[in-house]
Amino acid sequence: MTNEIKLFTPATVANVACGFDVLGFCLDTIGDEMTVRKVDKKGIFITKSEGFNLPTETEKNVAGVSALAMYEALQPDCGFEIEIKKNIKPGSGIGSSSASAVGSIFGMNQLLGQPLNCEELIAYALKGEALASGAEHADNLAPVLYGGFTLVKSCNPVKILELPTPEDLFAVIIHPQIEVKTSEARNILPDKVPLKDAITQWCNIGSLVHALHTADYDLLSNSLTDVIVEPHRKALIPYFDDLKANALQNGALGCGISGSGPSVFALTKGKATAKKVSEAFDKVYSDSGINYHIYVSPINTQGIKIL
Ligand SMILES: Nc1ncnc2c1ncn2[C@@H]1O[C@H](COP(=O)(O)OP(=O)(O)O)[C@@H](O)[C@H]1O
Ligand SMILES: N[C@@H](CCOP(=O)(O)O)C(=O)O
Repeated sequence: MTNEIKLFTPATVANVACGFDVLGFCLDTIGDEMTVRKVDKKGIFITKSEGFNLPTETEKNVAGVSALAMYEALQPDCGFEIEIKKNIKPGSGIGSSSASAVGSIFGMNQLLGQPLNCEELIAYALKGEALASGAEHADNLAPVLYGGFTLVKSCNPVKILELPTPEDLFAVIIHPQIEVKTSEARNILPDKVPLKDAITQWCNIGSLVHALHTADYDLLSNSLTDVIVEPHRKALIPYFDDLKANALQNGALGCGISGSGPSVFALTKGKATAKKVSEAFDKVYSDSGINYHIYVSPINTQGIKIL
């Protein structure tokens, strides 16, 4: 059996407008690379972290925290080294933390002969995600592992539903190079929600799930609205209203905050419209002095990949 595994750990879009903490989908064109290695010395060791200045102490890196939770539960007679090559900027809103939280334990599970199923793995990944965001939510973890669209039915016990991905769907992401910590973006949210907003939101999430099952792009477009979280968080994102208006004017099915921001996502039917929307995003930021990246990506239906 091999002692080393190399992985592509993809970025994700959590929440998908109306599905705060429950919905997410997986991106294809951006992600980190990780190597997980079985070693004789017992313990979890982060031996390399490239790309961004992240801690290599096991307890301070989400990859280490999720790995440690799994390691302590399984107590294998070996240790693991973890190398992380980060392409997803921390605090991006496209699942920088979740890519690492899932990557380490997916790799360990493979090297141990796959003793755990996906939902069991998510239970350990939640421990890593909690280090970054201060809360256990799996909406950005599940798409890394399963690919496509996922719905988190519950975190305790972990229950994940895989949703279908309509064939022509593309995502466009604009990522202003500022950091919004998920923990901070959660702290600004209210504890209570007006009933009329709750009704709108659960109508939207129900119809969005139906739209994915029936590949109904009009219904999908009609459901991609967030009346609960976006009004509070959009202030963290420069020119959010302009980005959204431009995306919708140029044919996007919907547009909203990706994860906890600052990235903004749009979904489109087809690649040509995705290109138009990426140009529309570009127009908003091009003279603003803000550094940014734009990604056009098909929905990644496979999720994490062994390289
Ligand atoms: N392996 C890691 N990958 C990304 N962020 C990490 C990692 N380990 C610790 N962190 C910390 O987690 C925070 C980033 O997570 P978060 O705010 O959720 O960003 P994102 O929305 O991009 O996932 C930062 O404070 C970062 O230092
Ligand atoms: N539901 C969470 C999702 C955070 O996703 P991330 O990609 O920003 O880590 C939230 O919105 O707080």
